[in-house]
Amino acid sequence: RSAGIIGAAFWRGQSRLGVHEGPDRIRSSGLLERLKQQGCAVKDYGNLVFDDVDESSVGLLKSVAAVGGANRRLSEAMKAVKMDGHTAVMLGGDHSLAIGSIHGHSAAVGELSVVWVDAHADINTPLTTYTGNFHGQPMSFLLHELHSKVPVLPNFSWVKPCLSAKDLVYIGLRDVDPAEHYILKMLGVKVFSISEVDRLGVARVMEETCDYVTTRGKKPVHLSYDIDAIDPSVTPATGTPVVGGLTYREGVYITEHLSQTGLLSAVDLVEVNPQLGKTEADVQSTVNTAVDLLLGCFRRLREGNHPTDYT
Ligand SMILES: N[C@@H](CCCCC(O)O)C(=O)O
Ligand SMILES: [Mn+2]
Ligand SMILES: [Mn+2]
Ligand SMILES: [Mn+2]
Repeated sequence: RSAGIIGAAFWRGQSRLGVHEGPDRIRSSGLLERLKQQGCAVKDYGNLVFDDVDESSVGLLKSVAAVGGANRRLSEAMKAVKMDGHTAVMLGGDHSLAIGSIHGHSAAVGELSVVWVDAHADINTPLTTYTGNFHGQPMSFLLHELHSKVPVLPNFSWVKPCLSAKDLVYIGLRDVDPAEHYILKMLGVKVFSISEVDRLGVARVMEETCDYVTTRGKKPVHLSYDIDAIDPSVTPATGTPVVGGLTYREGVYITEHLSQTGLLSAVDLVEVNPQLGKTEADVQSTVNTAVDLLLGCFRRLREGNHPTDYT
């Protein structure tokens, strides 16, 4: 296994300063070293350099051209990392980056499935958003079924929808806007909200998720992990915390389970905002959890691990 790391130090999909510090903070907590220690080859592609574009709004929509431009750059980088044969790791940055991440992944592998772990659905369209923040809208640019609902926007013409609603699964939802809820119901998207996690338990949720995404054939899986899926008591340093989240153990179980399928082809780890921890301990808890989630994506098991060259 090999990991290709892309840093996307981008924050203009939302308005709370600091989320652009996520990539370097996650690196400085030892992600690359620990991946190597567990037998994973690692190539760090560094942090993307984003062109300066005007950050003007279009109506309610904030920093439209900047978000479009950054995601175009990320899409190109993601495709290159996948063409190099790595499992891609995109370190955010805010969740608007899923546009470029999933678009670029699909450009390399074609059809894929998306497992979206998040307190939020991030499926507002530019016309249903009430905040204008693009981190609440990425899914609307990616789904074929919402293509006709997305207006033409500056620096977004390069985006071609690349995902079908039937190939999308949500885990952890607990703060969904009415318009998003309508869209999820209308499209029949598979959702394991926190209520389902409570009812079924995380093991059953993961069994059903994996059955669901492999029913129509085994496609590469794109895991888009918003750190705010985890309970804020564990990961407080994030922009849109919501009480009643996944435990640390449930969060790691999700990545352990997906890793064992052998289908994991790319993972986003977004919305870590080091400036939003009240204490350094808050920040460290958030970042350590992010690192542990990513290690789980690369076959780390809590039971223990040993080098494959042992007998
Ligand atoms: N649904 C809200 C909150 C979005 C939260 C984004 C996060 O999940 O990346 C909005 O549209 O602004
Ligand atoms: Mn999100
Ligand atoms: Mn979220
Ligand atoms: Mn189309």
